[in-house]
Amino acid sequence: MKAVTVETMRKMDETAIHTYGIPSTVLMEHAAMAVCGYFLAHIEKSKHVLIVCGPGNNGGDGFALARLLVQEGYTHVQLHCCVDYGHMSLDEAVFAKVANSYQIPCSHSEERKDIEQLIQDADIIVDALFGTGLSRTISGFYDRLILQINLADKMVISIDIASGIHGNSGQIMGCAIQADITLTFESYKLGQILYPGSAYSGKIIPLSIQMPKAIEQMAEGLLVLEDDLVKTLLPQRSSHSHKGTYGKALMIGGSKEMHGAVTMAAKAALRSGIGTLTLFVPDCITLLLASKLEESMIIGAASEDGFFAHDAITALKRILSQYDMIIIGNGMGRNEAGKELVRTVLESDRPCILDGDALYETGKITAALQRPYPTILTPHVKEMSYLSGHSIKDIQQDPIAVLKEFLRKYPFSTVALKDAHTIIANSQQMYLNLAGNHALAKGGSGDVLCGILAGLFGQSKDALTSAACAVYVHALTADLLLQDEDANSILPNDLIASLSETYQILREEE
Ligand SMILES: NC(=O)C1=CN([C@@H]2O[C@H](COP(=O)(O)OP(=O)(O)OC[C@H]3O[C@@H](n4cnc5c(N)ncnc54)[C@H](O)[C@@H]3O)[C@@H](O)[C@H]2O)[C@@H](O)CC1
Ligand SMILES: [K+]
Repeated sequence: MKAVTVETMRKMDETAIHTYGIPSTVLMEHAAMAVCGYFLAHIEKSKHVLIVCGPGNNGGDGFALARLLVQEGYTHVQLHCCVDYGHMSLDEAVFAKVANSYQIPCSHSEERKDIEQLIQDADIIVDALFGTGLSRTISGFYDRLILQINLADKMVISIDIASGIHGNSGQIMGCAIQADITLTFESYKLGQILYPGSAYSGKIIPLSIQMPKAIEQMAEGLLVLEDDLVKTLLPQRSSHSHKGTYGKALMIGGSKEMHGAVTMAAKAALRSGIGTLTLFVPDCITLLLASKLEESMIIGAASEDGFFAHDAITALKRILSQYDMIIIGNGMGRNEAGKELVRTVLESDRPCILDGDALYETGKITAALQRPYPTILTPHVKEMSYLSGHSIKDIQQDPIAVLKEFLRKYPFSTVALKDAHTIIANSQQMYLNLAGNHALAKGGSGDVLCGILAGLFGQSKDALTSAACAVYVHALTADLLLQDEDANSILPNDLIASLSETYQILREEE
């Protein structure tokens, strides 16, 4: 499954219609059948269903659905559409006439009180106002209608995309339906994944409309991470292997006040298959870490006021080449010595993972990112703004453009741009993670992700797939925990303790 732009979706539709010869009304019928299938599985036939239809093919889906619901025995189906046949798209007019021949009631009123009555009478409202064809700001009648629907406390199911969301940017075009569920066709639309569109979409459920499989495979878009895909990307362990096979990692970080961050990153790396792990930490926390981590080696480097001191740089330069990957940043704090440690790593030829405070320091020395060696960065939006020079607002509005620009500048980098929906990208490809939940919105959860990434990269040596898998494993672990525990109480250490279960699930054969 992919997440695509509106233009790509349109091309997919056109290919199905013109190259494969599938009539557009057949696609519309398939779309309506898929939505009807959702109704049959989840919504009782006695419920009052109000379907509001706009002037385009999204409205056509609504009319086609009305007929199918009635056919399936739904007893209270009501349509609303205030455009006449002459102002409908051709396919919508086809299905509107069919619905009419079935004598399904259809209101055409634009009166506020009539609409109020229709909404009040409904248990479920189906939003078939606008889909991927929304092209301008919503105003007038549709603006009022959307407001009335949003103010009513009814379950709202949007067809394809919540009306009012721009299908590419996720921006709200004046106003938008606040959906509980979006039943989207064939591919996710980027706008429903990006904020604020994501906040209006409710639960997004992709449905197939039986397009030829090759069309989606060829389409340009972000690959959505799912169990089946991640199973194919996870590094495999071999029975003929030894600890050297799975990476000799050096993890640089920690400070007097943030020793937990590096501890959790280390534990997560150890539970994610790293061959050997050595910690390089300020010497004031060596004993503390030694009491918490038995499986890793620990090197204490010069410290001052609880952070790395300048002499740590020489110590790092002496040992760096002994390791085949470096992780830097977790709980390191921000000071001059930290920045020089980051520079030392970036100026070396070792593959590296930059996290936490190392990302902030890298923002001051971005030229060093031009290194021709694998460099994985795991910024959240604010850290991405240090790295890219773009504002947080710009990044949120168009994270894909910002990532593309960044990766053009630093083509050996791989970025996991952390957000509710994380994007993982290198200069060739992008993955999108939709798994995970708000239990992850806690201090320390990023350190766990970094550790998982270190463990997987140590095994696969492939920056993009290890970053994609790490993000998914981290998110899926949180989802599995949420089945039995409350989000308030799920801690980063619980994620680490549950990693084994997640890996087991992802290794299961179908
Ligand atoms: N093309 C296809 O093959 C398929 C399309 N399908 C449906 O068709 C949708 C796309 O259909 P369309 O391209 O017709 O687009 P829409 O149904 O989203 O709407 C386009 C219509 O709305 C008008 N419009 C745009 N912005 C407006 C605004 N702010 N205020 C008032 N009117 C506005 C346009 O002038 C046009 O008449 C998809 O989202 C999906 O639901 C599905 O039936 C599956 C197959
Ligand atoms: K819609």
